Amino acid sequence: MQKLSVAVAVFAVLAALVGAHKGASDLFVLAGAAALCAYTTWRAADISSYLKIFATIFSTETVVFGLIGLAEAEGLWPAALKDYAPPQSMPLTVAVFSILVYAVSHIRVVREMMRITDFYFDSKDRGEGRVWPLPPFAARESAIAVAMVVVLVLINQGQVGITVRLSFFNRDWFNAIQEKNAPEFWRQLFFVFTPWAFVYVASAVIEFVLQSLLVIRWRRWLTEHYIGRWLGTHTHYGMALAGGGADNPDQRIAEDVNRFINGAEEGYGVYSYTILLIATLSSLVSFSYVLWDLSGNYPLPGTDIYIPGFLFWVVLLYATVGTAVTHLIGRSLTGLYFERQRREADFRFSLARLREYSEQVALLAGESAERGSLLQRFMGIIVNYLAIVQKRKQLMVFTATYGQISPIIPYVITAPFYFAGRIQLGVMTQTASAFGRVEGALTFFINYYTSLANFKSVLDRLTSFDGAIDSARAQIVRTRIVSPAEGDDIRLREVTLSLPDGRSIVAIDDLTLSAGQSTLLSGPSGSGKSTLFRAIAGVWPYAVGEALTPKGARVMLAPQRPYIPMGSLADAIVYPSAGADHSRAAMEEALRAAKLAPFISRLDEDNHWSQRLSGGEQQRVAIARALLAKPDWLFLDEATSALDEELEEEIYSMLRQRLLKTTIVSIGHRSTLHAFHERHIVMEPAAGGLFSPRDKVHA
Ligand SMILES: Nc1ncnc2c1ncn2[C@@H]1O[C@H](COP(=O)(O)OP(=O)(O)OP(=O)(O)O)[C@@H](O)[C@H]1O
Repeated sequence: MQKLSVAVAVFAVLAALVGAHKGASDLFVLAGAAALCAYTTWRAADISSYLKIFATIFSTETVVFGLIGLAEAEGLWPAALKDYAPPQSMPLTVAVFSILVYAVSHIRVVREMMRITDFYFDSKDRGEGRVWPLPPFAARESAIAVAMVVVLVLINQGQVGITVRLSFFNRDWFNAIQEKNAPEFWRQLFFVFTPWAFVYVASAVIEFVLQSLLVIRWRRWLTEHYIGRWLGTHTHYGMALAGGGADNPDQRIAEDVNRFINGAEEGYGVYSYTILLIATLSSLVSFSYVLWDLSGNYPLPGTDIYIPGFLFWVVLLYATVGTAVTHLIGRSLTGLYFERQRREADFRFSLARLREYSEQVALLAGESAERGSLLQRFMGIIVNYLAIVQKRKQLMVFTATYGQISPIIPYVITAPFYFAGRIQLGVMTQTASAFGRVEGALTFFINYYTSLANFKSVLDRLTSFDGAIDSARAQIVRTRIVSPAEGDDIRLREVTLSLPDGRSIVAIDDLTLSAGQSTLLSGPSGSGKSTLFRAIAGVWPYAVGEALTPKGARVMLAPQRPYIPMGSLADAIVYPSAGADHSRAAMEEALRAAKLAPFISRLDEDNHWSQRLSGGEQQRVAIARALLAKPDWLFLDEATSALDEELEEEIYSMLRQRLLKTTIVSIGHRSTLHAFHERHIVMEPAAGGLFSPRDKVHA
């Protein structure tokens, strides 16, 4: 950015020199704008990476178009290329854009937006790209993304140029028609219109493809980013425990990420808004010039005083008032849209949950209760919908009225001058059209208010999701009690376990679980046995103290209701490792040992196994998983509670025979389990309503 800034500064000096040489005041204006642009370009080294792309493009264009302009002013531009010189206003326009990019980077909502945008544009990951017909290449993903954005912006600007060129074609073509000049008519059609129209169509197709590829690359990256952050260090579990912070993470990852980048059916995303804003700004700047010039025709009513840019100030005031009123009426829309997303996601989730628990609901004949609660949730959607309709109705009354009045206003302002014979009809219509274009650009917020409110709610949802991830991670890191230590035993010292609401439930002074000594933990329901297991596994974030676990030891925890992932039975028994990590024979042997031999032939069957298998079968799938994983420590949290005593006995004997190097620690209530453990610990009430583990000696 620094080098570019120096180039812009040098150009500013050149423009001032040429301005002095030619006595051209507009070149002084350009020199001033370029000097400011040089300053903001220098400072832009610290702004968001995404905005930096635009600041770089516009500052570079300031120099390039500016030099062409200076060459023209000095008569150095070849006459043959006259038609191809950019409009005189171009360098100033792009300099203003570059300054504006720097200015908007300081607006709070833009900064929030850029924080999420820059996750991608700052990424250091490698990606693969391909530019036809060249072979694929590897580069930094962010570099590929930047290149795509640059090409897209240039294509976009090129299209504006073609539109302008075609408007000249239009003029010449109609002149040829009026003059009945047939050769010129055909020449214009075949040699001007046809090639430009072809280039336009080709560029539109390239733009569409490139834009779609950019959006899907960006979405893939951002989705991976959020999934990674959400799953990392058990954050998803910490967030679920903490509650409140961010509802429906699934929806934020699946929908909000997409909406943020590319909008949805009814709106725009960060990319489309950028392009839309550039187009709007182009029109604003170019027509502001026209309007400023036209203002020379309009003295203050009743006087001969001319205010420079009078019409421009009128339209600015008019648009500002309109925008302020729109915001005043519609500002609660953002909150309503935020709420809508939450309610829709809640409703969808309750339907998905019903599908998951359909057997339990059917057995309890809970359908009418479910219907009631589903409809109640849906009522929430309707209430929110009606509130949005109500707000949009009020907004519409204003924006539609504003839209109706706007085209009339410039005529009302210019009419007195026309009737007094001070201006001609042509000037009046030209003023009206320039006024309309500037006003249209300035009222960007009015025109897109609803869609912007929707976008802001998506931004808020992603920002709060990010915040919830950060605070859950901080909590996990702050309260991490487990640390690897030398030795083979697990040792807990001065550990207190609490609930998310801050209530303490378990206090442990000193507890050592010796390697090789199978241990049974029992005690009253709710005394914190499972919570103790969770703390040892390192996932319970509400703990203080110290838990030393043997360095490099593999710890596996089997809960009462095991997790069965979607997919095949093989996927379920090797989870969380990949199928390729275990041989087919080992899988079959594990099923046989877990008394699941009849399922060997169905290992590859994709099914809803969590709904197809009985509770006891699911617990045995977890046992088969442990057999394959061969952990150093196996914590069984009532992991055989659904088996009859005889089968439980067989499973425990088998585990002890096959997992010779594994230390088993179980939670269980059945007295028959004593026989399979060498040590028995009981959770007993202690001071302050807490529970503490004590050794129990059997006679
Ligand atoms: N996520 C949670 N949020 C709030 N309270 C919780 C949470 N998880 C557990 N608790 C509470 O912590 C206490 C201990 O729960 P825990 O599951 O550890 O008990 P337990 O001894 O294993 O019980 P059981 O023998 O019935 O399985 C209970 O009162 C429970 O309600």
